[in-house]
Amino acid sequence: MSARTLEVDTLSCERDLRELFSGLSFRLEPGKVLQVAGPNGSGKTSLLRILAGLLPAAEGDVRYDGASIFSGQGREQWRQNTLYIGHQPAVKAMLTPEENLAWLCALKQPVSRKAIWSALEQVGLRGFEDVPSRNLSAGQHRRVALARLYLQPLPVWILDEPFTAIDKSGVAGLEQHVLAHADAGGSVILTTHHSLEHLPQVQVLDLREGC
Ligand SMILES: Nc1ncnc2c1ncn2[C@@H]1O[C@H](COP(=O)(O)OP(=O)(O)OP(=O)(O)O)[C@@H](O)[C@H]1O
Repeated sequence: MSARTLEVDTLSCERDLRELFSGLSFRLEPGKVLQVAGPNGSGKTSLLRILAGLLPAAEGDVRYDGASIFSGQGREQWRQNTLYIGHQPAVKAMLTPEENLAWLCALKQPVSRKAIWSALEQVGLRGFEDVPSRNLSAGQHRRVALARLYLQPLPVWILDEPFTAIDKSGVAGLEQHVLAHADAGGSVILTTHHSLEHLPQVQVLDLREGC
């Protein structure tokens, strides 16, 4: 379950011919949590989407365990090792939380109904397993997406604004879960505008300053 070293090497990102960042380099060792910070529009989501393989980099490379995540075996290994939860919860309104999690997880590895119910309980959704997700609140939608953190034991988590719409006790529980994941040797890269009260050792990458 332990992650391997991630190396971001002189990475640049452009959107609509506008440079968001360039020459971005940093390392993330196993067991570490990295918070990507910066003002609105500075490129936090874009960086996470590059890492998730959803957006091409303009220049530079990213290596996981020494292999580029942009091609060949390295890309496949990275895909198998990462869990990306984007800014939008990706929860389908017509499906129940259980159905949503079943298909979201099946993209990597199928999980049992029992495991899904247990994960939903962990995120405070006991009793909502089989209601249509369109009947859930914004915070409950987010909780369905975040239940994957309790279901898929992948070493690297990439989380874009995971605490949006989550109440205070929910945020505290999720921070503890992130901490436990890091303590077990996992790595976490996240963006958030919240202050992380339970993650004292978090590394911060400020996109205003580069790294
Ligand atoms: N699909 C897109 N096409 C073109 N430009 C985009 C697209 N998505 C975002 N951008 C632009 O890229 C820039 C960075 O956006 P990004 O979402 O990465 O910033 P962010 O730091 O995550 O912002 P926020 O804190 O508001 O979430 C913004 O100026 C935005 O307008």
